[in-house]
Amino acid sequence: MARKFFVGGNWKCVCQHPSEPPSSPNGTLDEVKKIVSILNEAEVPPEDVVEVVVSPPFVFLPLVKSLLRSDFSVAAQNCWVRRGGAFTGEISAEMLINSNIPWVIVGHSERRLLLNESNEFVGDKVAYALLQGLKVIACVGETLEQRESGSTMNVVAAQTKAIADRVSHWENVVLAYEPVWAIGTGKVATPAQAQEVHSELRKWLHDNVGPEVAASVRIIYGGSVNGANCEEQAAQPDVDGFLVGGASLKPEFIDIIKSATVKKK
Ligand SMILES: O=C(CO)COP(=O)(O)O
Repeated sequence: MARKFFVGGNWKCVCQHPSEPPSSPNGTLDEVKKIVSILNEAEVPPEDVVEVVVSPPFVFLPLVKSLLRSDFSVAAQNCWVRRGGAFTGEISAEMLINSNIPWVIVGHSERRLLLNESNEFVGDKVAYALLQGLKVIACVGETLEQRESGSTMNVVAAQTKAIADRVSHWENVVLAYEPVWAIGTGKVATPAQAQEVHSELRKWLHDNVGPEVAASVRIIYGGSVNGANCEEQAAQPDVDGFLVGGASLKPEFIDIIKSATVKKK
């Protein structure tokens, strides 16, 4: 079964279009509207070739959802780990579902490292979000230190295991391999490095979850993806798309979406 190419745009906590002169520290409604209108006008491959999901900060989610073209979808950047309640500052999976937000990013390294989210916590969150009916972009990836000590596969396998231990249906999971050393650094993993981890992850899924899940789960790459390097990455057999940070706020995001057609060649 062919895996549909997936391109996610993670706007993080920055929403200013880089072509604009610096104004507010972290983006304004006007800038968000401008980014959406650029996306809306872009010519991209059809929905059966590429799935596009953008992930603005929470406060902009309803606006982006209401303005965005119907062939693109939206994701939250996080949700609470369990049922909502007295958890100041958190947004629950139920609230996202109730607001018709279909996707959520879980386990991004910025949350794992800066907010101390453990593998188990991330696994719990993936499981709860899926149970509520959300589709999940689950992130895994090693630090530079872990790569240099040769433990890349151990790290990403442990992160994936914590998810696999808690999840029995994978149809609504996209796995994002995001090496921490490549995020926001301009240091992109080589296509061979990305392919190596993706194929090892698929093998891990094959051996520990099952052959059907291994064959059907999309494993996307994230870490300094841009308009110039996306085609070569997309050509790798186990790279099923991208999770894009910085470049998702630039016009080159359209080129990244178009790299889906590399799979068709
Ligand atoms: O963290 C990322 C996407 O989630 C990647 O960020 P950059 O594309 O800015 O390196």
